[in-house]
Amino acid sequence: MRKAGKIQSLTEEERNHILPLLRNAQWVEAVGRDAIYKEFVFKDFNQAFGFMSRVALQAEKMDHHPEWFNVYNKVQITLSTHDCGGLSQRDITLATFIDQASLV
Ligand SMILES: C[C@H](O)[C@H](O)[C@H]1CNC2=NC(N)=NC(=O)C2=N1
Repeated sequence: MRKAGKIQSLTEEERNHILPLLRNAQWVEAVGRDAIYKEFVFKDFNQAFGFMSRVALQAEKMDHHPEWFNVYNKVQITLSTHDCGGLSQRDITLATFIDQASLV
């Protein structure tokens, strides 16, 4: 079930603070939409899918789901909040988790 309350897009001030930090972590702003994107490369499919499993469990917990594409050892991820049509704090929280999960 969806949690109550409207999800807010990140403010200009929040973006100015957080986007440089995300860029340092190799996230880029998507072209033509308010979203962030990062590509992860693992040793093999097993490593990639283990990572995806960790992210999937967290996404379900948060009720916030990535757009992603996997071929063998590569996982491409786009994060955006459909409920507000752009970036929200949830994307930042999930991006932070994803970076941690990629290092396990
Ligand atoms: C009904 C359900 O809770 C919503 O559609 C959730 C599910 N997962 C979601 N994931 C993302 N990325 N954005 C959303 O707005 C979103 N909304």
